[in-house]
Amino acid sequence: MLNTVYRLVAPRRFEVEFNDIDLHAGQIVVRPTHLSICHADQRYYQGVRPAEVLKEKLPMALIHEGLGEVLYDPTGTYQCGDTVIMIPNTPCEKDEVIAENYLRSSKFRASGFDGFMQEHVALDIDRVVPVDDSIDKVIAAFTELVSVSVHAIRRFDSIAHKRRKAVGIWGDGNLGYITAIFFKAMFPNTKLYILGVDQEKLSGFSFADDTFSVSDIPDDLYIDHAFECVGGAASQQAINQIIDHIQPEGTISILGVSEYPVPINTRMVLEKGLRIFGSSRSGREDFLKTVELYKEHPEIIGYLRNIVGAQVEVRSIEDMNKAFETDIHKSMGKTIMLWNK
Ligand SMILES: NC(=O)C1=CN([C@@H]2O[C@H](COP(=O)(O)OP(=O)(O)OC[C@H]3O[C@@H](n4cnc5c(N)ncnc54)[C@H](OP(=O)(O)O)[C@@H]3O)[C@@H](O)[C@H]2O)C=CC1
Ligand SMILES: O=C(CO)[C@H](O)[C@H](O)COP(=O)(O)O
Ligand SMILES: [Zn+2]
Repeated sequence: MLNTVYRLVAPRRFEVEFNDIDLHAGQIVVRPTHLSICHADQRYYQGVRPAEVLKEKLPMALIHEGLGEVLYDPTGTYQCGDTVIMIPNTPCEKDEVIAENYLRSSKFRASGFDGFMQEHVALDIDRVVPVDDSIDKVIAAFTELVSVSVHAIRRFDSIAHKRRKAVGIWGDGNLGYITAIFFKAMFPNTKLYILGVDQEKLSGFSFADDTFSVSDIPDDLYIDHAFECVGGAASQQAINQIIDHIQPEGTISILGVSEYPVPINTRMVLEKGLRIFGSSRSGREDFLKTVELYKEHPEIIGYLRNIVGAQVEVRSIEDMNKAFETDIHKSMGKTIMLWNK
């Protein structure tokens, strides 16, 4: 089946290309309808990754957060028109120790493997999960980002020691907000503190036990464990503040993406015997757990609605640029492309 792919060929430049979808390959074919822009997409769109990386990755269709309608399913699992969330991580092997999103052999949409900015997307049947039509599609569109938080919290639960009186999340943006919502739902008896830079954003964390500006953290604030949801150059300050305010033997989950190595106070990491682990992306199990949590905690959908930002109808390449430029200038929230309109 002839398919249209919209690839980023250079920073800020999308071009139409065509490929063929083999309807006898046993894959499900999805028609994307709601796509959500991630920081990672912006790093390619703005060309802020190193030149050699851009050379290696582009041309490439962007976007790895999205949902769509089933167009064709040779397996008979779904009906035509069913709404499914698309899973960007695409493993080619299984490992009993290493999770699918950490296998170096896995491909990841919009990171060297065409993302969802296509007329249709062909996926293996286990690369989609069903989502109830009762969940607003502009919210379900960024379930991948939510699944990253759920994945990190699940790993925290298996790695961190059992004392969980107080946890700190650094980062008052989308990832910090989503991680905070799900952490509070999964660990309601733990004191949850949010540390960020913008008072207006911090005021949105009404469900947290307290919020602090990173420029004014009380000296006597101590946490048992922490999540870093900042990334970029700012993650150095965030991680080192965590090291200062975490109790010995605490666990630090690092989620922020920084292009260059980040200097951290390793002497104190040793003195406090800290556990530091990285979390990146997510796997099918995390998507299934996320959709399950949507159902178990319907109030979460209400909170997630707070970070739905601009919704941009996309009918042309010009609209694609408009969506990305709008996202760059947003104050906060997720920019959603209403796709295949
Ligand atoms: N591990 C993974 O799989 C994933 C990682 N990410 C990464 O996570 C990071 C955050 O993503 P996202 O939430 O979407 O980005 P946002 O920009 O929405 O959030 C980052 C927030 O951190 C704030 N901030 C800046 N400096 C500090 C500081 N020193 N301490 C605390 N907060 C600070 C920023 O404020 P301000 O804007 O005012 O600077 C901003 O509000 C990015 O690097 C992104 O690439 C995203 C998705 C998945
Ligand atoms: O956003 C993410 C997952 O949701 C990851 O940070 C992103 O996939 C990293 O990819 P790249 O190495 O291409 O920046
Ligand atoms: Zn992402």
